[in-house]
Amino acid sequence: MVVVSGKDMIKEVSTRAVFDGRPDGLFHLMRQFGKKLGVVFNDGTSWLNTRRVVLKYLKNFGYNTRHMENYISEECRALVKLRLSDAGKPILVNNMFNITIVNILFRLVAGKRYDLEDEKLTMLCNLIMRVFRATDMSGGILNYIPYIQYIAPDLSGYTEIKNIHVTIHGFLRETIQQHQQTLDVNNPRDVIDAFLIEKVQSPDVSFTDEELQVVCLDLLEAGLETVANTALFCVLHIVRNDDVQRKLQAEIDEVIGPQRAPTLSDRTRMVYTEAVLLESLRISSVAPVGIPHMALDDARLGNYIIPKGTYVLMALYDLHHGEHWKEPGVFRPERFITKDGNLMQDEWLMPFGTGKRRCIGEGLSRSELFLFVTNILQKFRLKIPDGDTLPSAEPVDGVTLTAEPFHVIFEPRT
Ligand code: HEM
Repeated sequence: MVVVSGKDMIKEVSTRAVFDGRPDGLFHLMRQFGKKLGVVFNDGTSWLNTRRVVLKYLKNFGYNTRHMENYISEECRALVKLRLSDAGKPILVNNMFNITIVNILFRLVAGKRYDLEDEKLTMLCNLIMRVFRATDMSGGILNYIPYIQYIAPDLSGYTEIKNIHVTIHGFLRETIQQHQQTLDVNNPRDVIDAFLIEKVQSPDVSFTDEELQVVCLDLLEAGLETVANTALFCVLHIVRNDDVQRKLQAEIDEVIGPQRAPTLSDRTRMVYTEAVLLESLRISSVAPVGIPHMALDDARLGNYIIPKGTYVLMALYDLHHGEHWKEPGVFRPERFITKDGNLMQDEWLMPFGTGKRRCIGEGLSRSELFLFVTNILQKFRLKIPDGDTLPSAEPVDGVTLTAEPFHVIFEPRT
């Protein structure tokens, strides 16, 4: 395994086809029937084809369009309503965005939404959160000593990760079967229907049931933890920095006002809010080493020969906390604002990766984060309960980074 650091090397690895592979270790493939399937842990022509088709179907059902904005706004209204119902009480915020995020994705993928306190979905989200804590992106001991699954299945985490994926796949299989039973080939309702119709109409080029299940799993796993943890860190830095909260609310009051629902078109006039989101993406770097790439052949990189089959991790957390940034540990949105008050993009910021394997969820994530923050801060002042210490900004390790548990009081703004 090689860890690549620095803007130039990370860009080079991300843009050379020879590094477009994905690892094939036990940890990475046990979630997908031991095979390279889907988008995230797949490569070659099968990956290219599946990625293209998934993006096409997502777009057909409203991805990155006004429909998607409507789904996010609807979920924000539900979230604000829930927080109004428990206003003034300390809320454990660590899982607060989970069902909201799944609902937005599942409107496109499976055409349905769940109540924000739905027990089955809460359990499912908790399982996904647990699997992301069980190891890290390298795949840990399960990848390097795979036969440990027979010697110490419990101690190595194998049993837990396997059982969790059995449950998640059971849920996805059930969702796909419900679609099969009600399928109308002339009226596709969502991404799952589109895949099933392709299967009926062109069986020779179609995707298998396992492939469809892994595509759903990819979207669920890649799209849930990352956004939920970035939103969580956003809340964390807002409650740790009262001046940030005051400036955000001043901008919301000026551009949106107290009543009108925030929209994505407000973004161009809300430079400070956009800067807070960029700073949250930088400082939290929830995908600290991206998703591992793999060398598909022997390749020269700088002064080194990287042998075929080597896993290549990108030191994104390091990139976002390195010398380029002044006082990298300080949450300072102003670093993304020019002297003239415009938003400044910085090429050292790459939370979604770059190149052909770049994240497909960047547009969705940025829209979600903007609407989460503006909807919540329009209606509430966020406070740490009396007697609680400030939550720590130190991340908790795993496949993604998260925060230690902490409580927040949502105080309605008058
Ligand atoms: C703040 C939120 C997010 C962050 C920070 C993030 C970050 C990343 C990163 C670093 C990669 C790896 C890029 C590489 O391999 O070079 C990635 C890939 C991916 N992301 Fe995201 N992501 C986020 C949200 C989402 C969402 C909402 C979705 C679902 C729609 C999603 C779906 C994917 C998929 C499918 C891939 C694999 C792409 C491929 O291998 O071709 N991500 N993401």
